[in-house]
Amino acid sequence: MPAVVELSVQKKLVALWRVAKTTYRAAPLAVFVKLLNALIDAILPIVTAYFAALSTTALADAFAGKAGSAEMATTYVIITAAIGMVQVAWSSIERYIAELARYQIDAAVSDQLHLHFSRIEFWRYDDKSTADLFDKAQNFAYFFSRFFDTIAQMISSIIQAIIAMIALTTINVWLGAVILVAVIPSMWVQLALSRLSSAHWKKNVETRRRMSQIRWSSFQAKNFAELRMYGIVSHLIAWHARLRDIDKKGQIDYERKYITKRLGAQLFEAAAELGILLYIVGEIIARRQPIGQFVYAQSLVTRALSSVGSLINQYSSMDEDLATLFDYDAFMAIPTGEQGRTSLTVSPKIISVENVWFAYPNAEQEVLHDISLSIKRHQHIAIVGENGAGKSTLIKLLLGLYEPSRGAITIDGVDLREIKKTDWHRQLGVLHQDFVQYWYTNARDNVRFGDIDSDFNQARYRQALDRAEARSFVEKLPKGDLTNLDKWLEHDDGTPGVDLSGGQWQRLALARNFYRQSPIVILDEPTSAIDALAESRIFSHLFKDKQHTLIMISHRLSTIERADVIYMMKDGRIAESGTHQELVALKGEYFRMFKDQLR
Ligand SMILES: Nc1ncnc2c1ncn2[C@@H]1O[C@H](COP(=O)(O)OP(=O)(O)OP(=O)(O)O)[C@@H](O)[C@H]1O
Repeated sequence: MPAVVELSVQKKLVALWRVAKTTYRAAPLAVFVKLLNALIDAILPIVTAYFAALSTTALADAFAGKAGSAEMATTYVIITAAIGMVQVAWSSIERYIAELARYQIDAAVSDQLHLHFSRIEFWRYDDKSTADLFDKAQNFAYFFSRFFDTIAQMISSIIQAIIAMIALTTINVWLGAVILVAVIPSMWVQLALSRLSSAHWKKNVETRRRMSQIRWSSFQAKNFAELRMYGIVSHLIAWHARLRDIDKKGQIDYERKYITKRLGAQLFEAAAELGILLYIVGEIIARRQPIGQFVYAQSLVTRALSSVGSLINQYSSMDEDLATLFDYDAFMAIPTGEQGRTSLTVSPKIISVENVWFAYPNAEQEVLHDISLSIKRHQHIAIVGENGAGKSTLIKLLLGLYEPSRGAITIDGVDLREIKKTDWHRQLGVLHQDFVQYWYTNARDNVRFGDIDSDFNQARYRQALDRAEARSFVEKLPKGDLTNLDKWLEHDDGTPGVDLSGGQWQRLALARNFYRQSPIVILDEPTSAIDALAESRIFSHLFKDKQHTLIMISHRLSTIERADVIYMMKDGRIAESGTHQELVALKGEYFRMFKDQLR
């Protein structure tokens, strides 16, 4: 269950101030225009009502035959119309600027967010709480500009309410006070409802999360065939409906329980409005106020009541958003990764793993125990062992994604922690088991992304495709290597994209790695989905190439027979090491695994 954030009024005000500051940095003109708009929105309708009142009074005088009143009435009507036109002209300018501002704010906030995510320490990408925080912060960034709009509306409502009440006070000092008292019950009802619904929202975070997981991950065209074959569709629909009921019906129940209270509060407001209007009518009949004052007072009362009502609605609707603002802040406060200071410009002569122990953050048990090994330039080494032996973890440490709990990894004698990560990663070409599939683009991009900083090199590209055994299938795609790699992604001329098989994706990922031409190649199960003949050709090329240092994990022992050194890992330790022949002669763990695989 996630922690429930309860925000005090003070915290909310701080949060609002932060939103204003961030927005101002992203789009200063927009902030100015929004504030001006809030002011204009608040003042112009009241000024219009004022002139409408003067027109009415002048008209009544003209009707009674008072000299000069007809001219006055005409002048007031023209002024009222002119104000209306100014209002219309302003609203179309404001609309354009608001759109532009929304675009600028959203772009700036989400770019900042992604930039920050690309600078935090690597281990955090594997950390659930960081990933959760990133999701929430992304969510917030998505709604950021809408959020600022709400703040601007709140400012406008406050100004409207204040001006309307001051104007009422000029008619009679007590009228403003009557309005203030009249809105108290509505305020109470709305705030109580918003507290209840906010508590309900927080209580059901997991319910909503599961509901959206069912919707987005299961109710998809590509999954429906399997769901139907297992006969699981109606079960999932019913499950989704139950979760929806918990979430939505709860909210509706609160609304139902408050119907009478809300009605009571509205009747109270209506009674106050009626009281004020009767008072004005009495004053007009007694000739203490001009006839147009009725129009003016009615407009002021309506405005004061409605702006206080919308202010409360806006304030309570921001509860959830304000809570996510703190998540956004918490995410942006995650420190950026230590990069190390020592430069590395040439390919290293020796990588040494020296008595390395390692436990994952927040895990008690160590998964690597006293590992020592060294890898010389252009050497080919293989790491083998059962599932969970610690092979991929060792690779993660070699990449610098995690730091050893004890011991050190050194590059030509310099601790990896001291070396600039970007320099180190430039030396490496890594293919993970769960590599990235850039399915929203074509095969050429999937390979080219191996070295995006250099100009595209056709010869290098062809060679990479050949070595990864990918060329023939890529050439057969409907639009060759420019075919979209997702069947739902249509080309401009209507040609559909294509879905690739698991093995084809793996070949493209290998090609990306080869295209990089990095001095050190690290491959974690690179051919697990590739058929045996292609696999054998790929490995034969890999081991023939003596220009690269090669570090490879493979479960198929026949593929790594030609490695210079094989490290056999068991329970986080190196159990055996040597060449294939030496390990077979040893008749230990490696030999047993090899024999089993030959059967
Ligand atoms: N991110 C993680 N957080 C915590 N524990 C992890 C994490 N990744 C792996 N482990 C644990 O570390 C141990 C070693 O896992 P690792 O992935 O290194 O094994 P492996 O030898 O590569 O296995 P396989 O052959 O299945 O890929 C396992 O017990 C695993 O549960």
